[in-house]
Amino acid sequence: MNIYVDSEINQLERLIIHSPDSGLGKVVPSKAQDWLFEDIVHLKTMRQNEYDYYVRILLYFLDPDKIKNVRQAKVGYENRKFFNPEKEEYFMSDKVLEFERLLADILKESRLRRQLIAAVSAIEECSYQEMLDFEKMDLKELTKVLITGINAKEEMFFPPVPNLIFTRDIGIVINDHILLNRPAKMARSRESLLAKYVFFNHPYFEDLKGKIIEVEENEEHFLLPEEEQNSRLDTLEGGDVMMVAPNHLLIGISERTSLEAARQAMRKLFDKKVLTKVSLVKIPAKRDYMHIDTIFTQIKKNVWVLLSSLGRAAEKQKKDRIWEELGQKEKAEKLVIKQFYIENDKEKAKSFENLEDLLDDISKNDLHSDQETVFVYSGNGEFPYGAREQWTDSCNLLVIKEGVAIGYDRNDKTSEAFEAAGFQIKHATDLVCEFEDGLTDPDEVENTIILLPSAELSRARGGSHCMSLPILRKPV
Ligand SMILES: NC(=O)NCCC[C@H](N)C(=O)O
Repeated sequence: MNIYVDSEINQLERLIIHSPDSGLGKVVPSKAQDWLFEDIVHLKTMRQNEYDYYVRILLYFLDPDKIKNVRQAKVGYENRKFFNPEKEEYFMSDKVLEFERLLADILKESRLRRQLIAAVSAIEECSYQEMLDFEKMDLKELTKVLITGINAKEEMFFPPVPNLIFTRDIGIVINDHILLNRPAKMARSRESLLAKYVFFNHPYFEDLKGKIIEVEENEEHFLLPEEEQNSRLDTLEGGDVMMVAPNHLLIGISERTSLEAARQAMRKLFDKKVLTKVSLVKIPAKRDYMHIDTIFTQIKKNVWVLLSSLGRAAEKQKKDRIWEELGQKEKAEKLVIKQFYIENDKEKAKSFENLEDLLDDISKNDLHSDQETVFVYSGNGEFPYGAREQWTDSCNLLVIKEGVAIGYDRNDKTSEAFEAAGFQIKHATDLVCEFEDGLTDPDEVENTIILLPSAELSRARGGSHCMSLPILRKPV
């Protein structure tokens, strides 16, 4: 299978998703935060009224033959087998790939089944007997257990991995390579283990042989005293990695991605000659921001959506420094940007003052945009909407083709800002009706922000960018 991504905006042709599984409906309030959810979610609403629309939109654009006869009025919740990867009736597209089905495919091989059962049993500290019981399970039940932790009799062996819907974070395709994550949070470790097995073993990823890059723990870590060993040093999550232009990768240094891991990834990519330019963007390490893709994403060659308080606005606030020196509490949050690039076989470095300068440089110099670079700000840059809407993923959009992106419907001020920048705003539910009635053709949709219903999805703190792992885009 062809794997290639060299931009964030060129036509999306193939991606990996994971539909909300039953494990998400088992999150209890006392564990919601540990499992990285802001709240418990109503699974039925999240699936039928929200996520299934995401899938519908993806299919209309990437694999229209699969969806053309599935009209929304006919698909009730009890009858949503078409969207449920556990069912025979699941749509099974090779453009919109479901992680759970990829996992089920590799579990057919007994050697891999045994290895994966042993590996998961080890990290989840299962008893030996449980491990033997897993080996006796049929394929369907075993797949369900590995993802949700729960068997057919509803017995729970280990916690679910509710964040697997955010497939972006398990790995990033960089040209024809893939960089796998090393998650910062325990709640996400089983996801990354399952992902490793899938990418190393699924026949679809045959072409990735020798092109899978993993982040390894620095050997010095093993020598640290126990108290200091508790936090992992070398961690990297896909939401912090953005392939913005051929040869140019952004890596965020954040709550989740460490400087050590970012540096290690950059070294490996330079040594393998996969890239010639890497920009490291250090953002404040806090839950609000999590990954760089919660702060900005690209919509067109010359259009970006971002959080203004971390952009040039923060620069202006630095003028308050005189008061800060006199004791006033520091207001501006700092963002540090360093760019490393290879020129005439030598590695060079330079700095950018603020996020807009970096993004403008990418638009003009890497992507050769001849238009003015446009910045759409979260919440239209107005207090307090910028922060409110960033929290519910106003800056985390997935581009299906240049200028056409999927976002959430709850970020009203950001949508107004998109409208003011010349975009059409369309609710996914309306657009699906138009597609069904033949009033609009996906090929003709341009400059449009498609809004997904998001009341439940946003409680998990990730948007459509996080819910996608693009593996094929039209090359730049
Ligand atoms: N790329 C992203 O920003 N992913 C969002 C991940 C949300 C998930 N609840 C987490 O905290 O890991």
